[in-house]
Amino acid sequence: MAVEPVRADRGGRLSVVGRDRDARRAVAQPRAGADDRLTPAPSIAGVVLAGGASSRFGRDKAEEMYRGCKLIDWSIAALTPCCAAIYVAGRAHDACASVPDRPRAGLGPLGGLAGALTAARERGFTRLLSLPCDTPHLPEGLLERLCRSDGAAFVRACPVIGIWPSADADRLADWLEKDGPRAMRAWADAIGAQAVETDSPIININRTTDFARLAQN
Ligand SMILES: Nc1nc2c(ncn2[C@@H]2O[C@H](COP(=O)(O)OP(=O)(O)OP(=O)(O)O)[C@@H](O)[C@H]2O)c(=O)[nH]1
Repeated sequence: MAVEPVRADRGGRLSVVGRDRDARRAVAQPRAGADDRLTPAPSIAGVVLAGGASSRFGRDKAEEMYRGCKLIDWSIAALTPCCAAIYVAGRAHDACASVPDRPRAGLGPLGGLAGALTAARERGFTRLLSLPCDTPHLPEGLLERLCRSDGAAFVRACPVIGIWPSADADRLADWLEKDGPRAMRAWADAIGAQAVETDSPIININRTTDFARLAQN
């Protein structure tokens, strides 16, 4: 029987139960000092943007196993300590609610963000923390810093990682409907989001060879 790497308990909290004990330990580790740890903020939801074509990777990278867990489940595990609910945009997932892209599929990560912002707003979450499905290791404390920022903020080195006001859901869907730029950075600039710097690099798995870069870090 297949092992489910991420499971939700009755309260909707997720835990990683993959086969690789190191991987379980890695995702269970607090990403900042004990005093910096967050309990999930009731106002913040999370989304894993996971609807891309993986054309450089050559097969569906979100489902790729890395140290006993699917790549997408590393992102879900990273969001879990900070978020009161977690959505997956662009695919179905056993443990998380799936949300459709807005205004339609195929517009890139911003379409997933617009869909998830809409779902978050409808459930009363004021902000949405976004991650791609391909960054299994994040700099320590990065998501906590985003959660502590005011309003909108994004990671300069990887703008798919950010925190966004759900009140902008319709504005973003309109922007995409009217053929606005589809780059996350363009949207971040349009709404005056604060750029957050990182000390260590963020490694995206875009190609199968990128796993070797993770091993070096
Ligand atoms: N929901 C949603 N997510 C997307 C979409 N396009 C890309 N993403 C996600 O956004 C993140 C960054 O995208 P890329 O790294 O370019 O991923 P990709 O488009 O699958 O990869 P390439 O085809 O190689 O460019 C990844 O987590 C993707 O899964 C989309 O149209 N909808």
